[in-house]
Amino acid sequence: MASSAKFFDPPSSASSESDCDDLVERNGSGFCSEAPSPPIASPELDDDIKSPGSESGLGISRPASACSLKSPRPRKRTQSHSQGSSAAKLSQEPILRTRQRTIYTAGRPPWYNCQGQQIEPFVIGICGGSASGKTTVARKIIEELDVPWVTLLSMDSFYKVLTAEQHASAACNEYNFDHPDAFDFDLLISTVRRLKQGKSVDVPIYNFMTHRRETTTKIMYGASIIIFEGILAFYSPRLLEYIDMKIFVDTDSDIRLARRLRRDIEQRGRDLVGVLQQYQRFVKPAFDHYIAPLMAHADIIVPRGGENAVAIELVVQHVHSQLKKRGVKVRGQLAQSHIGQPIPTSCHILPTTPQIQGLHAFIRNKETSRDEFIFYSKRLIRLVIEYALSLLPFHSVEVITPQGFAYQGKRCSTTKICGVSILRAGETMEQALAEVCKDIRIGKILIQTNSLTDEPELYYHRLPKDIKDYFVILMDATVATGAAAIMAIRVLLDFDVPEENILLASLLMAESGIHSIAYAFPRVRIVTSAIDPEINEKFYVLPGIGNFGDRYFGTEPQTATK
Ligand SMILES: Nc1ncnc2c1ncn2[C@@H]1O[C@H](COP(=O)(O)OP(=O)(O)O)[C@@H](O)[C@H]1O
Ligand SMILES: Nc1ccn([C@@H]2O[C@H](COP(=O)(O)O)[C@@H](O)[C@H]2O)c(=O)n1
Repeated sequence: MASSAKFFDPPSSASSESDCDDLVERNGSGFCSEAPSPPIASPELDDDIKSPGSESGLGISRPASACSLKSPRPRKRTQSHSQGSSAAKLSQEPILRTRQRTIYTAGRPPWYNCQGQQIEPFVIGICGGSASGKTTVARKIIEELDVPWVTLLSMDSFYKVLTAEQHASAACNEYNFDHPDAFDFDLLISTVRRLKQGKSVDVPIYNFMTHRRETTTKIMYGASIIIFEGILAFYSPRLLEYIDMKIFVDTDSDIRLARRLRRDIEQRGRDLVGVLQQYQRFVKPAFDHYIAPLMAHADIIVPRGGENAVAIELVVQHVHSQLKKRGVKVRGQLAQSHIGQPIPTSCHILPTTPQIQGLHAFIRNKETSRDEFIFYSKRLIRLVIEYALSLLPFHSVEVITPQGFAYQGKRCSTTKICGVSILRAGETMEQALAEVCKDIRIGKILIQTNSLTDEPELYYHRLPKDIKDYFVILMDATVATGAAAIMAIRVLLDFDVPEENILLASLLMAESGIHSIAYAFPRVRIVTSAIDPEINEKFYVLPGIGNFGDRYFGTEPQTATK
């Protein structure tokens, strides 16, 4: 882990064990939420799931829900927070704030290709002395980039947990927070690795006043660009492997000391003598010995930090060109692929009985009134959900009937079943699932099509924190190209749900959508009551059902001809 030659090794106050276990301190809520925010600065974890059939769990009334979310881009980012650090002060203005949540209004375009495989985020590392302006440079880059999916991760979040003795030293400025041993590099590296893989991470929140991690953590998920900053950002060779662009902020030591004095006294609860003492004893020697040599790793050295507009513009131009290279067009390709192939074995179709055909005749008929549409849809949804549940693992049980006879039956082998609806149409299936699975947990994923690009965009997701331990019934009323379903499955995989534990349930699916999903995720099981052969140039299923959500929620445009 060490870097360059050591002529003098400033003493460490830390033990070298990893403190991974401390990460189990979590937000008390059973749910994580977040917005795709930019990241996702995850909105607060709050109330439990809404009961199915009620208003959207987003707290937005149904008819307006989907479209009302489209509006100007926010400057929202996910950040790893350190209390008292300037990272915490980055802009937090949400565009749309409901009673309890923040919803980001810029959707995240696909971050994977047609095979469902991740396109790696671009990682920018910012290294430099304490108070050199690392956070300020990061913030300026974020502002200039003006793309919503940027995560700012601070090394401060990975300070080790101190023993009582170390706390006593820290209280009298005698603990060396500038030595590499002060950081939990194992946790830091695994966090950056997961972010680079597009996975969700739980990041500690550090408090500079108490020298402790807060009891809550911050979920970060969904970034096309990750900015990672810290005094020893380039210290670990393992970490360097994940960094695509290395920036060193080079600010004069007098200026750094002046800024640090002011910041630590104003924001970190320190006094003048203590800051100077800590600086002399630890900060300066560590800079000279560990941090300054790391400049050799830098691709770009930014003199003076945040005020260096030219350097920041150069960085931004490069990142924009990288993003352009990584951009993907998914839906168009999905619509064209796999035509004429046999239905994959992962797809399970309800038997085509007269009863099912009868229900389809009602809901596909354009003359069917809304009341009847809801009534017959609910009946069909119930059958699809029951069928999906029949694919879960079961084991044999024997029970004794009231007549005293033994009966050999089956019992579902798992009680950990979670429903996740793709908003808005998938929400119509929640009630049926809740009726057959008592106390089931329900998550939500809001995906909308960008009308300019025709690509699906992720706007919001709210999933149980431990969703990786569940069988997930993913619900959407209809599937055309499969673009939204693939995005939703990608989100579940990013939250570590095993692919074989995902069951996609839908009333009606286009053949090409089934192929695309099965090709990208062969272990996801698909359940539907009917398969339609075609999709048109607008990506509607043919013969189809119309816009299921509009018909169910009564939001059809008067001139609709779908
Ligand atoms: N160019 C600048 N001019 C004046 N103050 C600055 C400048 N850049 C940063 N600061 C202030 O210096 C302190 C440290 O800056 P910050 O960007 O948080 O540094 P770092 O992340 O390297 O510790 C903050 O209080 C910040 O407001
Ligand atoms: N409990 C702590 C932890 C760290 N420090 C100092 O913070 C500096 C790193 O943060 P920057 O925002 O300045 O990069 C580092 O130099 C530590 O000395 C602290 O004082 N107390």
